[in-house]
Amino acid sequence: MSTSTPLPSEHQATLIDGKAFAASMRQQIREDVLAFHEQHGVTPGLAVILVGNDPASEVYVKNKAIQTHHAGMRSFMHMLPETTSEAELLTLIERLNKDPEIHGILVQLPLPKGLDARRVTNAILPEKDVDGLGEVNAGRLAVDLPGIVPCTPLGCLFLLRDQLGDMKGLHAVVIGASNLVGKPMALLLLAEGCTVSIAHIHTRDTAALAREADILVVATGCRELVKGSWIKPGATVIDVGITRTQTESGKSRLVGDVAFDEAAKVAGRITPVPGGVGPMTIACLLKNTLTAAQMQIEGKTE
Ligand SMILES: NC(=O)C1=CN([C@@H]2O[C@H](COP(=O)(O)OP(=O)(O)OC[C@H]3O[C@@H](n4cnc5c(N)ncnc54)[C@H](OP(=O)(O)O)[C@@H]3O)[C@@H](O)[C@H]2O)C=CC1
Ligand SMILES: Nc1nc(=O)c2c([nH]1)NC[C@@H]1CN(c3ccc(C(=O)N[C@@H](CCC(=O)O)C(=O)O)cc3)C=[N+]21
Ligand SMILES: [Mg+2]
Repeated sequence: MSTSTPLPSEHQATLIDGKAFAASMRQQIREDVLAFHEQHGVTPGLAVILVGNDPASEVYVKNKAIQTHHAGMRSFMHMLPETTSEAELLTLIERLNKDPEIHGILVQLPLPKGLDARRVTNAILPEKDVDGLGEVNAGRLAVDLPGIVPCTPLGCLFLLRDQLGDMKGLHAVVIGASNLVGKPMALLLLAEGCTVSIAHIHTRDTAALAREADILVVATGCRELVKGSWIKPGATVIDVGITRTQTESGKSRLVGDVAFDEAAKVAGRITPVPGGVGPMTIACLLKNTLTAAQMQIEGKTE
């Protein structure tokens, strides 16, 4: 797997094709949704709430709706104005919690100023919390109980299992410690048997720590933070970061948290941006929605 011998200058890392992996996941989910419908007469339903009109979020939320339909599920979009009060948002969540046609609820983050993301996320019933961000699901992950796992780290885990199989004893370094990505990612890798380090804004020498990683997951939102020189030869690199930038010709382009071209000369395997983790996040959201519906209808797992 990872070696410390220098690589030949023409070395090029294997591309981890998240887009293709996600497409095959969605196909399987579609089949499972149809089987579930046949058995119970129920179509899984996902409610997505977007507060305010951030154009990037709007595109992303619409993408989710389209893919939800393709997977044979129902999607309910709630686009609320920037001026929505916390009380109004909580009232909507209460209504969706009680609605038997809704099996999953997601509130797009970040929320506009004045809305407390923690209070809002916790208002979602744990069995409908398909983002896995509420205290019940987050706590379950921390103590190794079954629950709903956040979509992005779950997607990264599926890619890593597919690429590496058994990860026991590998050193995994996660850069970024958010509740959405970094922290749950570190817990999942720990559960796989990795030795896990977490770097964040106060870490003294993140580059030196990264160079020790057999598995490097980067989720900071700092574009091209990780240089080729930060990567151990042969390591597996998962780039979660997404920054939207303009090219000189004025076109919009996505850039990751890893300087891709130089990293690909050193890493053994690497995810691209776009086409890596992003599509996996949506596929895992669909998977979590189906699982939530199965748990609510079949009453299994607890
Ligand atoms: N592909 C996908 O599906 C998804 C992509 N994303 C993307 O991933 C990135 C991270 O998202 P998210 O976790 O929500 O972001 P947050 O801003 O919530 O968290 C970023 C984390 O990285 C840390 N950090 C920031 N800069 C540095 C640095 N220079 N060195 C080390 N650590 C640093 C922060 O530390 P501190 O808090 O101490 O400042 C924090 O722990 C973003 O680009 C986002 O767009 C997010 C979700 C899904
Ligand atoms: N409650 C909540 N849950 C989230 O999971 C959540 C969130 N809020 N807020 C924002 C971040 C970001 N995020 C992305 C998911 C998919 C792509 C995605 O599909 N990316 C494609 C490209 C998309 C494009 O071209 O714009 C790719 O990387 O190939 C991107 C970003 C989920 N997030
Ligand atoms: Mg998520």
